[in-house]
Formats: sequence, C-alpha cells, structure tokens
Amino acid sequence: MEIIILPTPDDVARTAADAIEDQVRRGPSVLGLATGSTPLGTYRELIDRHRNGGLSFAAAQAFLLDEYVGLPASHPQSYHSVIRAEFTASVDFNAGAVHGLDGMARDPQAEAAEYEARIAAAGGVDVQILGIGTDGHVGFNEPMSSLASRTRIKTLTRQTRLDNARFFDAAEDVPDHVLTQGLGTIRDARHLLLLAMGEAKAEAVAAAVEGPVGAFCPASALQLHPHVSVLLDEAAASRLAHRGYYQDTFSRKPAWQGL
Ligand SMILES: N[C@@H]1[C@@H](O)[C@H](O)[C@@H](COP(=O)(O)O)O[C@@H]1O
Repeated sequence: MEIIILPTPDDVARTAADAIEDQVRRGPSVLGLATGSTPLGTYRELIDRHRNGGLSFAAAQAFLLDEYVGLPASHPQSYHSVIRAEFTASVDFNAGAVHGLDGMARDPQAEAAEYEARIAAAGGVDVQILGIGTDGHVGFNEPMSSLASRTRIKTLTRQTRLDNARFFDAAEDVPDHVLTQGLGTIRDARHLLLLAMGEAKAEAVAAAVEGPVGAFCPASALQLHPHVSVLLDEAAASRLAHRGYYQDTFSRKPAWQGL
C-alpha cells in the first residue's frame, strides 16, 4: 500500500484524476467508478481535463461498484443516475460503455453473476476508485462481508442508511438492500485508488490501513492487494499512528508516476 497524505481535498481529487488520466491516455481502459461524495472532486477534475485538456474517454469502459435494490435506473438517487449526472454524461464515453447493476432485476443473484461475467469479458478493471464508509465499508460491503466475496445482494447497516439519508427526502427512503461488487471482485482490479477526506473518515482509514486484516473492517482487505494507493487529506490521515513513516516513504510523488 502506498499512503499518500496531501494537504487538501482538492489535492486528493487532482492526484486521483492524474492516476485515471495516466491510465486512459495509455489506451483502451476499464475504469471502476464509485459513487458517494468522496470522488466528486475527482470527477469534476476529469470533466475539466476533458473539456480543456483533450482527455477522451471514447475508448474507455466503466463499471459501477454498487446499486440500490428497488430503485430503477431513472430514479435520481440510483447510482446509474448519480454517476451520469456527476461524471459520465459530461465526458465522451460511448453509449453502452458505462455499466451498472440493475437494482430492479427480478433475480438479483443472476444479475450479480452476469455483472461479474461482463467485467471479465471487458478484461477486468484497470483502475478502481473507492471511497470508504465510516464503518470501513467499501462498495457496499458492510462489516463481516467475506473478504473473498463476489458481486451479490447485501443488507445495509443502520449506520450506512443514516450516513446516506442526506441524499434522500427521508431516512426511511434509503433502500434496505443493495447489489455490490464483492471484496474479492474489487481486489481483482489491477490498481485500487482508495480516497478519503475529512475527520469523519479518520478512524475507518486507520483501521483499514494500520489495523489487522479482518472482516470487521472490510477496507482492511485491501492490504492483500498488490497495488493500492491510499490518497488522504490531512484530516482523514489524522488518526494514523505512523504518518511520519508514510510521508518519508511515499513523499508527494506516487509510484505510478515512476521513480
Ligand atoms: N456505496 C457507497 C460507497 O461506495 C462510498 O464509498 C461510501 C462513502 O460515501 P461518501 O463518499 O459519501 O462518504 O458509502 C456509500 O455508501
């Protein structure tokens, strides 16, 4: 894991955008996109580079991490709609190049299996953007998710439903169930970018990065991956015990930019 501590959330967004741009400019790429507030700055930065810097997504495909069960793709809070509104409609992905799980699928397990097959047929994910929940979830893999899990239906915890209530009219409107890529699925991506900003994420970040690997902190499963970049602002890094070590070791130049 490379732990990169940056002064501000904008620096996190720009550094994540650098990693995505680097990948996309190399040729046809498969991106893993997350929803939630955390990657919004990165998406804004990529939109800006598309409009003003010639960055094109025409040869790229994208796969979303997760989706609420029971929300049609047209619902404004479905992750299909959110990613379209926040990112993909503002750049030049080809029609059909952005894939998401169908929250209305009559057979969610079949939908999950088909999604895994679609990711595999695309050649796997090159760079996966991830946020982290306050309880250490990634995607919607809540505490005690199997570290080997594949895409499947999950029940949200009360804490996650409360955390996400801000996007809905009322807390009761947050769906109970979701479809999510599993921790095993996420770990198949070739480069993981875990982003966290703000004090509210500091405890989860410390558990994920410095705690033991265990199902109670799903993000700790990322320690088993060969190429993870953890991009943090100062506040999200504030509970790390070994900040000096990370700052000496990883400086301000991420390894993907070469030595
Ligand atoms: N399913 C999403 C995750 O993909 C996201 O990373 C996390 C953090 O959300 P936020 O970035 O809004 O803090 O929770 C949500 O529930």
